[in-house]
Parts: sequence; C-alpha cells; structure tokens
Amino acid sequence: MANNAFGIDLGTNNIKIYNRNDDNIMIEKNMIAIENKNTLFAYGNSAFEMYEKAPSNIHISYPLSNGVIADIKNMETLVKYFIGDLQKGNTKPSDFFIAVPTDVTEVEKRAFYDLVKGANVKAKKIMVVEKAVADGLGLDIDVKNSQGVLVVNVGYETTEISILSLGGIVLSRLIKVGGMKFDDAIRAAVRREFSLIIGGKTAENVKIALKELEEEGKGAIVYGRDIVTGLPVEREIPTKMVDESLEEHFNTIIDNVKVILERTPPELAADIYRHGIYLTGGASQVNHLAERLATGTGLHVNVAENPLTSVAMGLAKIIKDDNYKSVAYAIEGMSK
Ligand SMILES: Nc1ncnc2c1ncn2[C@@H]1O[C@H](COP(=O)(O)OP(=O)(O)OP(=O)(O)O)[C@@H](O)[C@H]1O
Repeated sequence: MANNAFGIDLGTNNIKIYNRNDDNIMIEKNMIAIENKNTLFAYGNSAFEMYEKAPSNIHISYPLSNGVIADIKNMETLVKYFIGDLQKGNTKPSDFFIAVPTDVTEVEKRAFYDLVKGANVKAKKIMVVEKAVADGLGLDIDVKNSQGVLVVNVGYETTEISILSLGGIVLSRLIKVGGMKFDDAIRAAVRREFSLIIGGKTAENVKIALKELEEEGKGAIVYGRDIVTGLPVEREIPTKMVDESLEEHFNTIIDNVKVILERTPPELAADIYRHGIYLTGGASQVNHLAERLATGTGLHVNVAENPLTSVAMGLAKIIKDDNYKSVAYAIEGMSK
C-alpha cells in the first residue's frame, strides 16, 4: 500500500489538514494553551474555547503571525499533536505536502519545511506547494494549463492576492488585512457609537451573522460592558453601522487588487478579464465584500463554494492525482 499522505494548510486562525487515509479535511483552531510557561494544557479548538476566559497562568496564543511562523516551538507541538491524532497510532512514515505563502522571504518559507521536520512526525517526504496554486486547484481551476488567473484569499490576518499562469505564480502580494481586522473594526465602531466594549468572539459572531441579519432586517444583539457605568449590558447594533465600519478594509483589499492588475502583463490581463476574480478564504464570506470587489474592479467575482478549505482541497488533489504532482517541489531546491 502507498504511504499515507497529509496536506497541511497552516492558517493564522485555522489549521486545515487533509488526510489521505480517510480522505477528509480536519479543521481546528491554530491555537495552543500553555500552563505555567511549559506544560501543554490544550490545543486547537479546545484552546480557542478558553481564549479570553483563562486565568493568567494559562497562556493562549496563535503560533502563526501574518501567515508566517512566529513561534516555531509551539507550532511544532501543534503539528505533532494534530498529526498524532489523525494517525491514530499508525506511525508508518508519511508524505507531507505543505502550502506556503509566496510573498514571504525564503527563510520564512523554509521554516514551514523545518516545522514538519522538527515536529517528529516520521516524514518520508516533505513537499512545498505555493498556497495560491493549491487554492486554484481547490477551486477546480485547471491551473497547469490556464493563463492568467487572479486568486484573492482573504484569511484571518492576511489577504493573499496572486496571479497564476501555467502552474506557477506570476505575481503575489500578501497584505495585512483579513477577518481579524474586520473584527477589530466592528469592536471599535461599537465602542465609539454605543460606548460599549465587546470581546473579539462577539465581534466575530456579529461579522458572521451579518448577511442573515440584514436579510431578516434585524440588528445584532450583543452583550458587553458599558464604558460609563462599567456594568454588563445588552444592545442591538444596526447592521448598517457594522457594514460601514468594514468599508475601509474592503477598500484596502480592492486597492491592492488594482495594484496587482496594473502590474500584470497585458496578455494575462485579457485572460483575467475573461475569467474574473476567484475569491476565497474564510473571511471572503463577509457581507458585501464580493459585490464591492466586483464594482471596485469592474471584474466578475467567482465566489468559492468552500472558502475555508480550498487550499486543503487543492493539496488533496495533488496527493491523489499524479498529474498535479509537478506543482509541488522539494525544499532542497531552494537556496538556504
Ligand atoms: N461566514 C463567515 N463570514 C465572515 N467571515 C467568516 C465566516 N466564516 C469564517 N470567517 C472568518 O474567516 C477567518 C478565518 O479564515 P481562514 O481559515 O481562511 O484564515 P487563516 O487561513 O487561518 O488565516 P491566514 O490566511 O491569515 O493565515 C476568520 O477571521 C473568521 O472569522
């Protein structure tokens, strides 16, 4: 039987791992809870559950920052535990395909490879795939034969804007805007307009519920602390106010897409005009972003069916279909 293989998409907020053994994608929060500075207390979704609620001797953090590995030791621990859970005691060596952002330094890219090596997961082969290429495959685009495909992945801390052509990346830009900035903007607006302090999870829930609330003509009910009285209160926040608070970040994304388009060679630009923009990543689902991107660029926007998992689905294709193996490369080929 062939080796087992895993496809890893390490997001700042969520880690997604495709496991060939059961042909499934695991999604867990990329978070770790450490007790008394050195003992693993919880990881993944269980660590997230405790976030903003834990006592001071339990430190909960995201080991990734802006799409790159900021805390290698904790990231290795997480990979080791997640893979261990998926292997269920079967410790045969496995192949690993890991998605990496393009617009980062070679040292930062190499860290993704070192991470799998250091996680002690019995890796037989470690291959790297540019995240946007995996995204394209996960979105069912024939990336190897298409010329001029624009993929915009809106994640938690970052948005990656990339132009693909013939299986490679022509241009890519990683900007520091994503779901976290949207949540922060909502918190700031609620504080300003209602003198109310709300938590990050509350802001995220408002963001996720926006579309439905707007359709139902309802506001968002939130609980928080009144700045003036210091007491906990409930308030109804109008969706229009929340939408307006997100505009600035939408504009940053649109402006950066335009910059990439301005730098695109004309022949590819013609193809992009025909295909439109492919919009994916968890935070791309935020209310009105797709329409604003379409009006802001004058291009058709194709919305991903599975925005959270498109990269992992692309890695799954590479693992399952030898036709796509050529888009993955070994890190040894990279300069150190
Ligand atoms: N239905 C939804 N509407 C709006 N935002 C959503 C929705 N579902 C998830 N999100 C947001 O998607 C973000 C997580 O997306 P994703 O998993 O793609 O990011 P990531 O890969 O962890 O981050 P990064 O790409 O920055 O490393 C979070 O900010 C979350 O709030």
